[in-house]
Amino acid sequence: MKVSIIGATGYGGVELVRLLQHHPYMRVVSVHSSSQAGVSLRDVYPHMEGSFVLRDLRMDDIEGDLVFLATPPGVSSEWTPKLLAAGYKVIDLSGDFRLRDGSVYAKWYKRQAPNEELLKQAVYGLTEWNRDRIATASLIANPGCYPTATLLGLAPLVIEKWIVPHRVIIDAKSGVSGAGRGVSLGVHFSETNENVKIYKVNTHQHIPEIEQMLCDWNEQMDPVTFSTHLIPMTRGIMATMYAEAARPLSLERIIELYKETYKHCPFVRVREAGSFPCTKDVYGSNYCDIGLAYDKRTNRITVVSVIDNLVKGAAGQAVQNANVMCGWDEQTGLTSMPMYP
Ligand SMILES: NC(=O)C1=CN([C@@H]2O[C@H](COP(=O)(O)OP(=O)(O)OC[C@H]3O[C@@H](n4cnc5c(N)ncnc54)[C@H](OP(=O)(O)O)[C@@H]3O)[C@@H](O)[C@H]2O)C=CC1
Ligand SMILES: CC(=O)N[C@@H](CCC(=O)OP(=O)(O)O)C(=O)O
Repeated sequence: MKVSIIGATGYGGVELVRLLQHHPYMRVVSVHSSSQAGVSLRDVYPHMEGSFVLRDLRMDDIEGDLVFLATPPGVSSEWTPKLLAAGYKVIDLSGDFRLRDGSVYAKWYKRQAPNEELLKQAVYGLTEWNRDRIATASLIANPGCYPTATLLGLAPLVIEKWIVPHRVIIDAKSGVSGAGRGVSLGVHFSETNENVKIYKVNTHQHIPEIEQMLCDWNEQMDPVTFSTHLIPMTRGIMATMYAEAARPLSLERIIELYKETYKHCPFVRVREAGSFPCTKDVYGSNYCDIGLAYDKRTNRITVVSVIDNLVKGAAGQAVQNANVMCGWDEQTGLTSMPMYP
């Protein structure tokens, strides 16, 4: 399978190049940039192997069978119709096609919604929960980094209705690479080092994405409280979630439910009682590690879910989805262990 990457100079794009370097069935044949065409990718990222020269962003210059769009919202919705019409399969890393209702997209992303037909056509690429539809899709809306950690963490409890459907709280923290390679005041060293910042309080664009999937699983789910924090590290997301049990439970039963639910999901690892994951446990890998606690005094369940935002939260899940689309084992090319420390 020959693939192209648009936005290869960004963090998501270059992570795709890294992961696909050792993929046995996918070969990157063209990498594209809207601002640095003609430049070698090694001049942008000297650590890269290979002899990729960035190509212009023109339909005639794109090659292969499948295109990864690692581009900002708005850019993806502009390119996707042209790519689909030309017969490419498309996996979009941006938020453009994740929300089925265009008016919800317009409200939260504060930009014009993509074409309604494409919103209907796009398949939400949370691989573990959508394999059948991904397998036959032409357009994948790869999930956001925070929603991936959050939804994998909450799914068993929501689907089995083991929690009351209101007052779910999601407290999430991200490393700075989640904001991409572009520089801005909020992400430079003296603003982020030795600092923790809450941002986009009750206005984060991932809120409707999380709620859409939770309501698909259980239509009684209420809006969630979702808070995001920028913390002084490069990669990683930790989402800590608090929900009230619908009836008295035990930690052993909750862990059993998670293990059973994810027994055929090689990238989701559930911890034993008393063990909680940290972001280094998944650094550089496609794993989502989940730890669980239950407090009898409050009847509350705590779920801790960690991912690498650039791998399971972006490029890794995109490759996992491409594997499913092509009928290969979903782990193909993604089996490298996390880096520690
Ligand atoms: N970083 C993360 O952890 C995650 C990111 N995402 C999403 O993935 C997408 C890529 O993110 P990320 O790699 O972090 O972002 P970056 O800012 O690092 O990279 C985005 C790339 O898009 C290209 N680009 C910018 N403007 C245009 C344009 N007008 N036309 C074509 N290409 C353009 C740029 O390349 P050039 O100037 O060379 O064209 C740039 O390198 C975004 O939609 C982001 O929201 C999703 C999950 C996690
Ligand atoms: C740390 C940081 O700034 N993270 C970004 C994640 C952006 C992202 O992935 O955006 P889409 O999923 O909407 O494409 C944020 O919170 O907006």
